[in-house]
Order: sequence, then structure tokens, then C-alpha cells
Amino acid sequence: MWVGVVSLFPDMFSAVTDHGVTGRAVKQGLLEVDFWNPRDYTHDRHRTVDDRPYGGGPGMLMKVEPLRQAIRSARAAAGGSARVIYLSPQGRRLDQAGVRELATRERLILVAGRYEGIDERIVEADIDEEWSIGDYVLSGGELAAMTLIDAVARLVPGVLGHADSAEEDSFTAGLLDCPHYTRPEQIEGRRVPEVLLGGNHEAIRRWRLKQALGRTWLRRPDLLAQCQLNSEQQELLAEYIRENDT
Ligand SMILES: NC(=O)c1ccc(NC2CCCC2)nc1
Repeated sequence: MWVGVVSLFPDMFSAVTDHGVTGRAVKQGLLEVDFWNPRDYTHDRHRTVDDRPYGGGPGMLMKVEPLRQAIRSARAAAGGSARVIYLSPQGRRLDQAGVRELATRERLILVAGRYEGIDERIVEADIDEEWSIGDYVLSGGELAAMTLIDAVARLVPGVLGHADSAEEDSFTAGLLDCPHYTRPEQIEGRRVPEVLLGGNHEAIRRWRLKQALGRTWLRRPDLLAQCQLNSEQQELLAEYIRENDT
């Protein structure tokens, strides 16, 4: 997967390009991230990238021309087949379904805003889709862009070797994760559930599924309402509720 990033702070992205699963994906050529900095498209002595808002008010906006040129250069490099995404609280709320949709695209260009944002006419003329990682305001779009890159990259075939973590399977898609345990067997009197210490893989699968269903029921009934539970899942959830309905 190829991602073009338009940002005034490209160095921030080392968090995804130089570390962990995504860093290895870059090394393996499964993920490529290229950068376009609007500051490189300025022509004044101070390399100005911000501008004052019409109508007054606090703060600045990103200056139009450098941003437009950076986006257009990124589009040209993508060969015209990329979706240009702007990250902002005004965008479509990102969830795993949205991540799956975005992961089907070969090429994405992510535009990270700074200051108070960008001129609306750029949103209209140069942005294809606006996305939000949540209902909160950040100082820049970079962290939102990196969040999106990480979530989408994990769905690129080969990025999540089984060694990393069990890839999302149909059993638990749409549910919260089950509890996880590792050594030691006991921490201050708290023990690992016995089923996980045995070798009965079917019992372990059922236990994990039951815990995922139960935790979703307890913490995120809204997610559960969207799940079509099969008969096994309905049975396990009923069992969990019987055992946990305080
Ligand atoms: N929730 C989000 O995805 C999000 C994205 C960008 C942002 N801030 C940027 C947007 C314009 C200037 C700073 N804040 C929040």
C-alpha cells in the first residue's frame, strides 16, 4: 500500500515508519509512505505557510497556495488514482468497518492540517473524503493520519504475520477483545484461568469467544446490537450473562 502524506511536520511520521509492525512493513516494501511539505512550495523569504482568516477571529489557517501545490504534487506522484483524505473532527467517524473500506484502496493521500485548519474551497476542490478519528480536537492532523495509517496497514496482506498477533477472524469481528494472560501463572494471588493452562484448544477457543461476547455485552452493548450472533455465540453469551448478571 502506498500512502502520500501532506504535512508541515513529516518527521512526526517516524512513529509509524520507523517502529513496530508498520516500521517492518515499510522495510519489507508492504507499505510505502511519501511526504509533501507545503513549506517546500513557498516562495517568500519567510517561507510563510499560514494566513489570516477572513472575518477575523483567533488563530490562522494554512495558506492556500503552498497547500494546494503540495496536494497536487502528491496527486501527480500517485498517478491520479489516489483518494485524497483530509483528517478533521468534521469528517466521517473512523471505525474498523471504515478501516476495511480504506484498506481496499491501493493509494491514499492524507492531508494533515495545522493551525485552525484549511480553506473550505480546498476541501471542495482538492479533498475527496474527510475522516475523523474521534470527537476531539487535536493540534494537527498528523496524529490522526498516523492512526489511520497504522489501522489500515494492519489489514495489508503480510503485514500482520501470525507471529505478531492472531489476525482478526470472523468469530470476533465486531466484538471487544478477550482477556489475555502471559507468564507468570500467578501475580499477587491472581491466577491465569485454568482453561488457558491446559491444552484443550477447542475449550480455549470457546472460552475466548465467550469472554469477547461477555465483555462486549457489559461494556459496549451498542456494538453487540450490530452483531449477527450464530447459535454458538448466542449460547455462550447466554451462559456468560447467567454467570455475570449482577
Ligand atoms: N478527530 C480528528 O480526527 C482530528 C483531526 C484533525 C484535528 N486537528 C487539525 C485539523 C485542522 C487543524 C488541526 N483534530 C482532530
